[in-house]
Amino acid sequence: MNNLLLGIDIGTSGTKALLIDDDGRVIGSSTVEYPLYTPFPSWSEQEPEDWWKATKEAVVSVIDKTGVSPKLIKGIGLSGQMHGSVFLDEKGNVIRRAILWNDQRTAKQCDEIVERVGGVKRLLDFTLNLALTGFTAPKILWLRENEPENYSKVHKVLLPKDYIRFRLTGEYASDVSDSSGTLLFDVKNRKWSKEMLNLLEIPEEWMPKVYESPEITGTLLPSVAEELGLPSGIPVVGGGGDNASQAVGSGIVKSGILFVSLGTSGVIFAHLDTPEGDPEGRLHTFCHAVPGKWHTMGVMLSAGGSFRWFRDSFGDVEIELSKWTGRDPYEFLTMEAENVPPGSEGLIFLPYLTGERTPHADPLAKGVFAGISLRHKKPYFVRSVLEGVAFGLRDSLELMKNLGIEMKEIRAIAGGARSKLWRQILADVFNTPITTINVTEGAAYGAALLAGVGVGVYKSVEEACDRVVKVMSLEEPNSERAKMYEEMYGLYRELYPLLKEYYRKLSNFIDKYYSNKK
Ligand SMILES: Nc1ncnc2c1ncn2[C@@H]1O[C@H](COP(=O)(O)OP(=O)(O)O)[C@@H](O)[C@H]1O
Ligand SMILES: O=C(CO)[C@@H](O)[C@H](O)COP(=O)(O)O
Repeated sequence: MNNLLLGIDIGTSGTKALLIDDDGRVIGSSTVEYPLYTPFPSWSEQEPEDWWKATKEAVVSVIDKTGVSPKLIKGIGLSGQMHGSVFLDEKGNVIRRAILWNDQRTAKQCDEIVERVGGVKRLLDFTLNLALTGFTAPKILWLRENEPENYSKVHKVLLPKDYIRFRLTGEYASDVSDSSGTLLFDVKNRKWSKEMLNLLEIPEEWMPKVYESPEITGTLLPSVAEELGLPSGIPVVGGGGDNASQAVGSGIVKSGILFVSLGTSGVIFAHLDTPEGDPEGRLHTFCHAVPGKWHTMGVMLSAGGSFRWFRDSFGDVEIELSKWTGRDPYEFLTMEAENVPPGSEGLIFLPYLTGERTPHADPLAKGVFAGISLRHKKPYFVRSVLEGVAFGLRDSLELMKNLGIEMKEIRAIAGGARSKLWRQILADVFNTPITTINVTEGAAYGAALLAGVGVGVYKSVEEACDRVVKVMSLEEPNSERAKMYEEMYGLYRELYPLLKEYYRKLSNFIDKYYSNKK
């Protein structure tokens, strides 16, 4: 057998370990899930120890399942949910649960950052990005203000996948793509921003050493190797934030091809040759996992997450059916929605279940079904969720169009891309062809390719993608439906401004009666 590469993705729902060979063939994968904690409304936390346990379990299980010889594994690549803060003490122990990318507690700290930095323009000059509640820097300020005892113990701040790197290799290291989402990174020059760290009074020593994504950051510790049944000394490369890694895994390493991701979050992602993204920061501009390149992306917080919420809240019958048939409950839900007329007879869903990032940057926004009538039975609500998410993603696409970003093809990736109906809705709402690719393993696959570049299996990230990523299916837009959706998108766009002030009042009400938050 050929050399093998191991990709590990620390996702929000679980950790995936994936083995590929040097021709990019998937040998096997294993996913282990873990809980997400919401101790107060709008908070979102996970236990880093759960990620570590899941990583070990997933790696052991994929080796077991595939029966491969661990000696063939030549490199390990890491990817993970971005922005989350893992606070470590002097001994490398976790101080408190990690605060995640979709946590909304830091609105006050975001305002404080803008003030300390001297306005939005300077913040954009330093980081190319806005202060958003999900990013890492406001979480550090939140800890300082709300949990001073924990803050006083902090020695290092790591991103989720970098905590796993620390456990695997003993190294404090990160990569440029993931570090870009901290708001402490000089994205243009690919290094920590001394200005930001000084202005926010965060010690630079707290930050890990930063590498380009394919660079080797350390090697597997002998004790860990023994526990996992792997040879010690396997190189671990920088890897990337899950979006940059997914981009590598789906061939988005040059201009003209974008991806739309339907994971828990929803993302529209485009490659950039230069760090010239959205001058107003409504789209993020981050370093790419391709050395010397950048990318821009719009992120909605609850894309697949909205559908999962619907399944978990109203999908009892479908969940039961799936137990009997072995089929996915989402398949039953989408099957019912296929018979609903496009546009769900005017039922519009605002997918802001956990607030929204692009384009509103509003942690207080909430989900809405607008236009319910007696005719709207459950399948209408399913379709409306799929359509509402597509409209939310179209907002990011419009921002990219306005920046003149070339879009010849949009590749659908992540869990929701399994649904042909959802892909067709995207094609119609975007009025652009939507393709799928041969590999559906997403970020873990990209991380494995980055490992391959790092250990010399591939000459470059571009060469790896050319060799392994192939287009599989194509959904063309239907002109009549596209016309109807164009009009409906206009109606969708009208809703948020109508509700913006209301969301503030609602938030005060929720704080008063249902929240115990600090
Ligand atoms: N068969 C399916 N049809 C439609 N949507 C699906 C299907 N399977 C999964 N999904 C969607 O994909 C999401 C999970 O995607 P995934 O890429 O695993 O997300 P993450 O790693 O961000 O949690 C689910 O929340 C759901 O919305
Ligand atoms: O916040 C972002 C990107 O800026 C999210 O994309 C997270 O990185 C996690 O997303 P999932 O892959 O878990 O949906």
